[in-house]
Amino acid sequence: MIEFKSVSKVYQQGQIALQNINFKISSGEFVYLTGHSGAGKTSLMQLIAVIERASIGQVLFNGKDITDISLKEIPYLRRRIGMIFQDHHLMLNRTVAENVALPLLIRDFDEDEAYELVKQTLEKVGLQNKEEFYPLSLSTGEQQRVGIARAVVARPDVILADEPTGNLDKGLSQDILALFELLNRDGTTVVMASHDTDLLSTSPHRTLVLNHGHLVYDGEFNNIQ
Ligand SMILES: Nc1ncnc2c1ncn2[C@@H]1O[C@H](COP(=O)(O)OP(=O)(O)OP(=O)(O)O)[C@@H](O)[C@H]1O
Repeated sequence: MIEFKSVSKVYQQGQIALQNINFKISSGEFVYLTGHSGAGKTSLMQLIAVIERASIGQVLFNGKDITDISLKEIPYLRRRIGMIFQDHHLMLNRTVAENVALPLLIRDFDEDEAYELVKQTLEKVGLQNKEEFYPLSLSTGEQQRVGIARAVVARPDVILADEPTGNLDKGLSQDILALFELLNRDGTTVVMASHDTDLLSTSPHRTLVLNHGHLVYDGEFNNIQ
């Protein structure tokens, strides 16, 4: 479902973020992306969501070459992707339910259908009783789960999670990881960038390791030297 063919990314100021990256992720996989700060993890994710474009090579999504897709096509691609970041950017003057409903309302979902999906998704992330709460009255872990609910409410094919547990303690990080695994069991492909190898070791999956923009490992987490 995601394929990089000899992809390099050089930013305008000359910083080389990715060099000759090749890999394939199949539908339904759970893949970790790890490596030191500045290794290129965020850049790689941004190429999948076409937040940035590859300088060389090709990026394929569901078999389609998205390297040079037009600006008009980008919203259709992003509908297939649920993006989760360390900072979830919730709208503080909107309730939990309103925050989660936002991607559906933008897409002109019928209000009843949207409400049903919001309800189901909040149940899945364990926030069924918090629909009418405002983000600031929730704990950090709960806020992150609202961000996850918002990213997955429209049933994306793939979750791109960039350091989703970056500011959470160990227990909460494990809860978030368990939640991704639950979504993955329902068929959603998950790509999760993290440098927290202690966390990843608790639940090993295929792992891509970046080092100064090079893909230096692609295999089982437990076999990383
Ligand atoms: N918008 C940008 N403009 C210029 N250079 C950038 C930009 N984004 C990233 N870089 C550079 O590209 C390289 C890879 O950065 P990237 O953010 O992808 O790494 P990362 O592995 O996600 O790091 P971290 O774990 O610290 O978030 C770094 O040298 C960074 O300075």
